[in-house]
Amino acid sequence: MNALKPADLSLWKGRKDENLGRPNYWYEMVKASALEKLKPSANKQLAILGYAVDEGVKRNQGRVGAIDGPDAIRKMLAILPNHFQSQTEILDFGNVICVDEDLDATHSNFSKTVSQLLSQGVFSILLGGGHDIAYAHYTGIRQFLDGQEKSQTIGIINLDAHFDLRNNKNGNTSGTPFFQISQDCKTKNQAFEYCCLGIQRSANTQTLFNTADELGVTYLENTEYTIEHWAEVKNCLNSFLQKVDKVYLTIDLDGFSSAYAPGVSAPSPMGFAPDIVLKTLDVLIESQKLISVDLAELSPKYDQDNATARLAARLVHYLVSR
Ligand SMILES: N=CN[C@@H](CCC(=O)O)C(=O)O
Ligand SMILES: [Mn+2]
Ligand SMILES: [Mn+2]
Repeated sequence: MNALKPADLSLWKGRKDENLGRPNYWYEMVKASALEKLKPSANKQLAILGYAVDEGVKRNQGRVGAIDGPDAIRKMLAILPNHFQSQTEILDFGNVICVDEDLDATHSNFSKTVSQLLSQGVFSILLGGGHDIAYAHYTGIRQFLDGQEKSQTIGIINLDAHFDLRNNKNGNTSGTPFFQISQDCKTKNQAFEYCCLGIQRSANTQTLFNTADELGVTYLENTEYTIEHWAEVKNCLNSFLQKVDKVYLTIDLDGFSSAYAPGVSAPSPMGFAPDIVLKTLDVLIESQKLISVDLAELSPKYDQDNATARLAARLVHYLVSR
């Protein structure tokens, strides 16, 4: 079976407004694409690639459902208004899927696609899927950067309730991606630069806090990652950004309070609010270091009125329309 499911354009639909010579909504701008079809264009190109996989969540003893995350986000992206400043093509590359429960092969496949998309110069928004997407995504960025002349460091910014630094001695799961990255960095003698915002003491064991300290992880707990503490958050972000050449942003939707994001594998009653995330995005956009972005852990069967999928889509809109 092919591990890439081509784009399903039936997901991209919305209301029909008066034609004013410019697309009103995202669904009117979407084209199904594939790496071999990608051509340089005078227009801005935005790539959407799904990671329709919850094998990592299953292995992490979580509640499954994130396999349906990418398509649920697409449906909410479809109805966004077009506020792009210049002519933009939205290219849907379909979903990477997990065949025969082989998560490692899925990750390799996904990394290769990410690296190829970056080589083509398109900005990618990757939609999960379990948070093991982060290992595959980071590895793809690394592969791309390793092919460049100048060596470049990647800073990972993870907005999450969890460190996801579980030891992978019993296999790779949605709870191990950043531990895996740390080990790869060690092997390759590269810096492991990981900043995790929104960590919840009630959702991470002492062992995870110890691992974070041993690995030199920068983190702010949910009690500090609030708009009231913006000065400290901004300082934390700026010091981290200074150390790195490129930033990979990963948003685990379970970092948000379940009031905003009920539809996730592991909900967080005491998570953060959208206001602090938007301020964070402003700093990342201004840094001009952002190389690639993903959103993870949407589990549509637990969502309410598409609130979580809609939140994910609006975060994407905020990021790319400016
Ligand atoms: N990617 C999620 N990781 C969390 C899940 C916690 C949970 O299922 O409650 C973790 O392993 O800590
Ligand atoms: Mn999480
Ligand atoms: Mn996570």
